[in-house]
Amino acid sequence: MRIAVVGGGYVGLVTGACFAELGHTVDIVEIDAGKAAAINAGRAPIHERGLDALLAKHAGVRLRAGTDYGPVALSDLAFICVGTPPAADGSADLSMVAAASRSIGEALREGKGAHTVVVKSTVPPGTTENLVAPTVGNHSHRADTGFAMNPEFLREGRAVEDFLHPDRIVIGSRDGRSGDTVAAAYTGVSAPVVRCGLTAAEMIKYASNALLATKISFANEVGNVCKRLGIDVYEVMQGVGMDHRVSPHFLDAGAGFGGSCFPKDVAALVSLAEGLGEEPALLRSVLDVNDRQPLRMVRMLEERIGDLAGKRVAVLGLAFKDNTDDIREARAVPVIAGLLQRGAAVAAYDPLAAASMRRVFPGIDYAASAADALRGADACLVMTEWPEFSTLNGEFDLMNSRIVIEGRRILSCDGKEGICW
Ligand SMILES: NC(=O)c1ccc[n+]([C@@H]2O[C@H](COP(=O)([O-])OP(=O)(O)OC[C@H]3O[C@@H](n4cnc5c(N)ncnc54)[C@H](O)[C@@H]3O)[C@@H](O)[C@H]2O)c1
Ligand SMILES: O=c1ccn([C@@H]2O[C@H](COP(=O)(O)OP(=O)(O)O[C@H]3O[C@H](CO)[C@@H](O)[C@H](O)[C@H]3O)[C@@H](O)[C@H]2O)c(=O)[nH]1
Repeated sequence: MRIAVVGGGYVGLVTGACFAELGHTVDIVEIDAGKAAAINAGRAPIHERGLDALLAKHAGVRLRAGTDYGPVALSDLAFICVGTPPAADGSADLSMVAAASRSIGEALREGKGAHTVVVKSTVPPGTTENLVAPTVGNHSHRADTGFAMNPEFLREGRAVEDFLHPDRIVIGSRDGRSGDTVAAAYTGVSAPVVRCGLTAAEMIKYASNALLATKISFANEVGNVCKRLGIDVYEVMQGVGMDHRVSPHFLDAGAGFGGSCFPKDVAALVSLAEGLGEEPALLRSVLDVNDRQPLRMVRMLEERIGDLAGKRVAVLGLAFKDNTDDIREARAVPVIAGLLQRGAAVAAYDPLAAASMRRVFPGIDYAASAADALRGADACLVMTEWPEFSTLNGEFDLMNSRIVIEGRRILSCDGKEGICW
């Protein structure tokens, strides 16, 4: 098949590279010429395990990138993978989806044969039907284009693996042919396929993220109570998660959820519900709990060592999770801001994300290793579940005092004077 992917960011690039791996000819259309050039040169603009190998194999062979929408006219399927960031009121900003739809429509004027436009971006229910389809149609002047909605469930840091081995593939369509064409593109991926309408597919994505975020905030709220009672919430959630109706995943308490998806998508669902006259009390609380969680760590530290002014605090982990250099909504951001506000000196370390965080906090110390960050520190906060932190032990002896607050349960060292959920 010939596939066009519009937007070559986390989702678009992984989608394009994986479809090339499945044997398709893929053109990525990306407005950022620098990103397109990097992709063509086989250099991934993002850090994602397995992606470099796929680019080395397919870039310039079955995978090409450019700024021109021309390849859309030659494609069987065009996947929209542009961003849907939060607007000021929390709703999803669909301006990039609208712009991509206009450009796809214009490109399809030249197209021959059947085309299917597939929305992969996370969009509120109704967007494919009410925004994408009419915009494409108005600009293509064609009535024979099919539309589908195929939400993406990949996790950053494990994106290639998740794309090629998903739990399920959701395909929403309003005509059978479009859905069948999307399903055919996934030939070679072994996963159950859920076929449904366009709006249901859009809602499946929001509901999935909202439920996962709810599990985390639930674990955090229970964890906060457990802490007061001296109970280990990880032991509790292990017992809870053994019930197959619950599942053991996404019950890790700590600093809360970050990233480009959970905070934005829960906020968008809240905004959608409010717009429909509903009271999304549960979802609002999911965000509330999450906003408070990182600052609890700063307060715990104050309770433990008193005034933070002039104290040196090591922050281990800046990325929003392990195996990524992405710091969008990273829990380290409010924590570092809180520490600086209280006059602390911050020594930060992350295996991949220091360069990104330097743009947010240019004035703090960035250490070359965890040991360097810990040397001479009065306390340490662990903000990211990087596996390399799990083997730290003697490094904590470099601190003035071994006071460690774990925002992620990752350390395995003995005798730390640790505080964790
Ligand atoms: N990042 C994730 O883990 C993830 C997972 C599942 C779903 N999603 C959803 O997928 C969508 C994309 O997310 P992302 O993280 O890949 O975003 P991103 O910002 O990394 O990538 C979007 C890309 O689209 C490009 N772009 C914007 N407008 C364009 C246009 N008109 N034509 C061509 N290119 C254009 C941008 O330059 C950028 O490179 C969002 O809706 C997001 O919610 C993201
Ligand atoms: O038990 C847990 C699990 C995760 N987290 C945190 O939650 C955030 C998100 O983690 P994760 O879901 O692994 O990363 P994302 O890459 O943001 O992936 C989520 O968001 C994507 C974008 O929509 C979806 O495609 C994925 O299915 C969904 O897991 C991170 O800050 C984690 O530290 C916890 O605090 N506790």
